[in-house]
Amino acid sequence: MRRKLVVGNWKMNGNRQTVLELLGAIGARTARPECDVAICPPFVYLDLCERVLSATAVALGAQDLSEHANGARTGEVSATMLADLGCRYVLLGHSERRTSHGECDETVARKTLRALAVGLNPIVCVGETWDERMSGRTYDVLSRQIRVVADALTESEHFMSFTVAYEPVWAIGSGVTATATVAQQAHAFIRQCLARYSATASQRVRILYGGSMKPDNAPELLAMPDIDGGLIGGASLDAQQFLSILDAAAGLEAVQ
Ligand SMILES: O=C(CO)COP(=O)(O)O
Repeated sequence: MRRKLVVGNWKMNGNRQTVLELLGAIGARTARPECDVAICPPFVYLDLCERVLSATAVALGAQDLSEHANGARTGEVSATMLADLGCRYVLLGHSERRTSHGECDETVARKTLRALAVGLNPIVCVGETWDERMSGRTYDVLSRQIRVVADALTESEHFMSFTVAYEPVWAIGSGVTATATVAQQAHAFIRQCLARYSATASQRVRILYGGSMKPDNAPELLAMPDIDGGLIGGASLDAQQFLSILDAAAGLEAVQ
């Protein structure tokens, strides 16, 4: 049985005050969560978040890392630095980075190895655009995105030690969510892709859904057999909404 994982991706939002307000509300309600919880604030607030969250069960994650180890890389943040700051997770290959920073599958694979080398749990984001879906290429895109990362790990001691987030690009920030059936089909397909490497390991890998997940659609999505949690953007900036999604993941009635 895979334990559910709910991750808030704050993207490039917030300031010191809103960060502290959000952490106060989330930390207070997640003393003994029934599922794993993490938040991924902007780099500059990681340290602030770590100070507050170290007393709670909420884990810390970053939104990206450098594919390089260290050195003359102005503006970049290394995997070692993230581990040093107390991060447990890191988002990799988010579609916003693939689109606006030209990240390809090979870059995502290299970053995944960097993360694993320092003990971070990479959350590798995959997903098709609307055009790709409409032209019947969804499964080609997903299998390629998964294959490049999984191939890079086959020879490594960290074989299949990652989390996948299925984030259909057309559902991100659009208010349009994949139906639970469409999302489940994609998740089951991703698990099949992983099973080509190891059927046993594929059953262990958590596959999160991301893309306009909100309190009203979370229960149905999270009830699907291959949806092991959520990667939440907009709704993670609202403590009530984020907590309601946590409640759905924990199988509890939403507490208002
Ligand atoms: O990109 C996402 C999480 O990484 C999803 O964002 P939204 O929940 O705002 O659609």
